[in-house]
Amino acid sequence: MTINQRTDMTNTTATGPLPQGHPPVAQPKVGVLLVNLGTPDGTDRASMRRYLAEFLSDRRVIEWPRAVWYPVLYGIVLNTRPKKSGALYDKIWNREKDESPLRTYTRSQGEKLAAALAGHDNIVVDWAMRYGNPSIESVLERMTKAGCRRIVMFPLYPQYSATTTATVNDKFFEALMKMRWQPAVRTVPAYHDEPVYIDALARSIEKHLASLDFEPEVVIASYHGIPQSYFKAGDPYHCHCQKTTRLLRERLGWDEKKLLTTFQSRFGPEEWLQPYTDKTVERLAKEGVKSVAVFNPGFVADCLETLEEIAGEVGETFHESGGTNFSHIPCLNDSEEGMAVIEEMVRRELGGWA
Ligand SMILES: C=CC1=C(C)c2cc3[nH]c(cc4nc(cc5[nH]c(cc1n2)c(C)c5CCC(=O)O)C(CCC(=O)O)=C4C)c(C)c3C=C
Ligand SMILES: [Fe+2]
Ligand SMILES: [Fe+2]
Repeated sequence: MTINQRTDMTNTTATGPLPQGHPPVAQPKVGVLLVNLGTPDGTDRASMRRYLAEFLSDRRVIEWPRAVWYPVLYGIVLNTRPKKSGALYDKIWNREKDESPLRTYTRSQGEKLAAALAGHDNIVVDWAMRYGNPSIESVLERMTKAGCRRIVMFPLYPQYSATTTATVNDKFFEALMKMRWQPAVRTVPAYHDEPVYIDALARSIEKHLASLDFEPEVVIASYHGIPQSYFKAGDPYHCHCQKTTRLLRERLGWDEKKLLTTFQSRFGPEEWLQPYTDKTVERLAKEGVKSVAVFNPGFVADCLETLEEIAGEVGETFHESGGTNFSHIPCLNDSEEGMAVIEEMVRRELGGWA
């Protein structure tokens, strides 16, 4: 769906009426395109396979040589994972809208941003996914047809990684490569240390903790992992995550024992960034920690990795290892705090354009 889209055409140019047979020209507008990771269209095997095939064929995500990776991907992963992952998506699926929570939240973020920018009548806000639907290419086409001659594209990842931010940028520029009349573009950078983001996280954590009937002894900032080898090759993601947690500690007045950094969602046999979230929670419970809260600063919206893996599996691990109270703190999603971050980052990049 396109938000705030106005397709009104003009029949004049700066020098007068359009000549006979001239292609229609839309009123010039500024587009804002929010892009998140992506999600399957359904939890059935075919939808899951299509989604995982696109995701896991991305060279930014799996850097192994294709001659080594494709036999594993097509011979093993795509024959086993679609069923397994489909069952996990089933647990968190938004049945009312028949879509994953990630898509529901991304749409809502787009709608709320459009409402916040409604004072500018030449701004079009839309949203897309790096993998699956709606694709970046299809939305970009719709935006340029609506007259967007300038586009701010926002990869929705607070911490930069080649596996996320860069691949969104790649896909966006790949779509631009096919266009005869390209818009001028800007991309929103990572914002892991922006005061508005740190403050939003702090406020949402404080709000959530105030609603609990226990006080966690330890709070864990759990980020999606990446392979260690990508970090060693120069991906700044690990440093961005560490900085977010440090700034948050300072903002909340907590020490290093109260707020930990961990990494979740390992995939494949390689070593990933450590410490791992599941192992940390297990260790804490075994050491006698009874109450823990976990939040996911690197995820702009709740999704499989936060709702199923953390709120579900990691919570179970904590209880099975002897813990008593476990709480998952929701992502910023489309909350007031979350929208304040998205809006400020977008307004900054719109400078001089709107
Ligand atoms: C080598 C594989 C993967 C890397 C590297 C990776 C990095 C990475 N991913 C996110 C955010 C999300 N990942 C999500 C799902 C997901 N991730 C991988 C693999 C890698 N991710 C897979 C195979 C999946 C699919 C689910 C599954 O089968 O387990 C999601 C959730 C999408 C949803 O619809 O809910 C998000 C979000 C980040 C931030 C990141 C690196 C920094
Ligand atoms: Fe992932
Ligand atoms: Fe680092």
